[in-house]
Amino acid sequence: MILVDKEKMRAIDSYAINVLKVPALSLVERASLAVLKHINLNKFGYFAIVVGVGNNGADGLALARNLLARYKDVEIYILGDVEKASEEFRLNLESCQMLCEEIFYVQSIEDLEEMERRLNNVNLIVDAIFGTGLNRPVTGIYATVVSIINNVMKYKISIDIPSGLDASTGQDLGEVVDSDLIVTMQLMKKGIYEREIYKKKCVIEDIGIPQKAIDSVLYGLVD
Ligand SMILES: NC(=O)C1=CN([C@@H]2O[C@H](COP(=O)(O)OP(=O)(O)OC[C@H]3O[C@@H](n4cnc5c(N)ncnc54)[C@H](O)[C@@H]3O)[C@@H](O)[C@H]2O)[C@@H](O)CC1
Ligand SMILES: [K+]
Repeated sequence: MILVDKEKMRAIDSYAINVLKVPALSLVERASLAVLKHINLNKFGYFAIVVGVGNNGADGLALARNLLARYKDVEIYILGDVEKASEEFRLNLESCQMLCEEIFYVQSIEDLEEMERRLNNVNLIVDAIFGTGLNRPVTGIYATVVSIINNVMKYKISIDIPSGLDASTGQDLGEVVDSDLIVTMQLMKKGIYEREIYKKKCVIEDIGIPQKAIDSVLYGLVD
């Protein structure tokens, strides 16, 4: 099995997008559908999607949109400054705003208290806070939200990486989301594989990154 660290995965993403011209939005969409296929929609009908403002968050918003498209009940919790959001995040947020009334920008203590209260009513929580972009310890409101998510007994799915885990070293950069399922994109991450507690609940999904991107970055194979 191929194992990649954060840097290698980000280089492969970048090669696919910038050299092989695979649209980033397509990868985000494929990532969202890769998670959707693991959700039993007969069993789960009320979702909380917790997003950061990067492309892990974009994956989460694309999933929210696909759930809303089927009239599922979705609440979206946004952490971080939307002004700093990625393009793919912004585009998916625009559509979610047309489909969803329950979008919460979590900034204050009161917001956290309301989030904690509301999470008791959903039946599935999606962790789309951080993926391969996590580059420092999780602190402040992010750390509080991870704790809130971990303290509520609900089925949890992490997109790509359980937020708080360093995808290269397997180190906990603060409290890590204790998800029931991790859906990692395209290649197994070293940091997940080396921690049995994460490896055993992780599935790998192909999101359409060309093998040529993987071979070029990992083995230097160029035309
Ligand atoms: N275009 C792409 O690169 C693709 C990315 N994908 C998804 O996007 C993720 C990578 O996205 P990004 O590179 O935007 O990064 P993330 O979405 O993982 O992180 C979001 C942002 O959080 C900030 N951050 C990092 N550590 C933090 C901390 N401790 N506290 C507060 N903020 C912190 C960083 O500025 C980072 O840009 C992947 O894990 C995957 O889920 C996939 O959709 C495939 C395509
Ligand atoms: K995540």
